[in-house]
Amino acid sequence: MAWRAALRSKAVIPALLSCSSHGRLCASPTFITQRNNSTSPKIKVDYDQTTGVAVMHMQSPPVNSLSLDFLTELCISLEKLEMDKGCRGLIITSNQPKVFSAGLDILEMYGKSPEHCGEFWKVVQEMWLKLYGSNMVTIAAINGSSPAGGCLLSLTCDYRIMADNPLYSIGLNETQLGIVAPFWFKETMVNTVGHRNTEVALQLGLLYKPAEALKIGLVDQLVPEDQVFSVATQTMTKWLTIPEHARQITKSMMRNPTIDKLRTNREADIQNFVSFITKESIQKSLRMYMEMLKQRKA
Ligand SMILES: CCCCCCCCCC/C=C\CC(=O)SCCNC(=O)CCNC(=O)[C@H](O)C(C)(C)COP(=O)(O)OP(=O)(O)OC[C@H]1O[C@@H](n2cnc3c(N)ncnc32)[C@H](O)[C@@H]1OP(=O)(O)O
Repeated sequence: MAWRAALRSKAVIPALLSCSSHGRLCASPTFITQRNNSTSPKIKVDYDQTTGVAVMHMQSPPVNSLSLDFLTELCISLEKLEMDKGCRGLIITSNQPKVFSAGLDILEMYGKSPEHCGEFWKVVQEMWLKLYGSNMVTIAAINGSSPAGGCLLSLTCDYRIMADNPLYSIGLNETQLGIVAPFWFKETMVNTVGHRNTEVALQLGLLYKPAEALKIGLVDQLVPEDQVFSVATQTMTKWLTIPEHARQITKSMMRNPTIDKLRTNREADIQNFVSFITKESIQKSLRMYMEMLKQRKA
């Protein structure tokens, strides 16, 4: 699609393209199935103009992994909603059974060129900047598991409602994959659950069951699975009664220090990511993790 190509071409970092230390290609995956790039929308947006509330349904089978295409679509949808002054609230939820989002698509980081990894990371940053800094009230209706980037996605929202199902888990489990949550993932978590909880959670790569997640404040409310969406809608109605301008300024005051840090360090953050993720040892960890996922299934 033309808009997708346009957004992607904007996302390429010229500095990265010319960086010779990143000039190597990662080893090609031999055992990992590359999924076909489906052209069907990965996100469905329902916008009710009478309430001013939009609902974003993530619908990228099997597990709503955050691929380059997915994130590009997400950013475009967000941009459109943000520009519509009538749109005051956004609920994010999943149309996939049992999974909110499996986090970043590992296949975008495994066996890919440094240029691709840079392009991918730029759109991950973009998603975070847009959502964490959104003027809208944002609510995550977490109706399934939400590891790593999926947890980050929900942490960018103003309020998290999770299905009370012990089969589900949520957390920043990056260290379990042999990778490191970057500073802005870490700070988003600190801003939500505090320094000590974050330190333990991140070092151990903890995935929390809903009850534990509620205890440390990683989610705000647990509800029966079939009520996640209705409670999110009721909560949105309450949040929208607060005077808009005052709420927005307060949100910016709380979040801008972290947002500004990434905004002023975007290039360096991309370079860090690319040089880290393309290391042979890190590629090996990602491969082993994907193998483990497949074995668990078998
Ligand atoms: C010095 C500092 C420098 C800073 C450098 C920065 C470093 C990078 C930071 C990166 C930050 C974030 C990373 C991530 O988000 S990585 C993703 C982590 N995600 C996970 O660990 C979740 C893995 N998935 C699961 O646990 C399960 O799939 C699930 C979500 C609980 C669902 O379980 P299920 O039983 O319903 O489904 P399952 O059979 O496991 O999966 C179905 C198929 O989907 C594939 N798959 C699952 N998750 C991913 C994924 N994240 N990316 C790509 N593919 C995924 C899985 O392999 C199955 O595939 P197939 O059907 O067998 O082909």
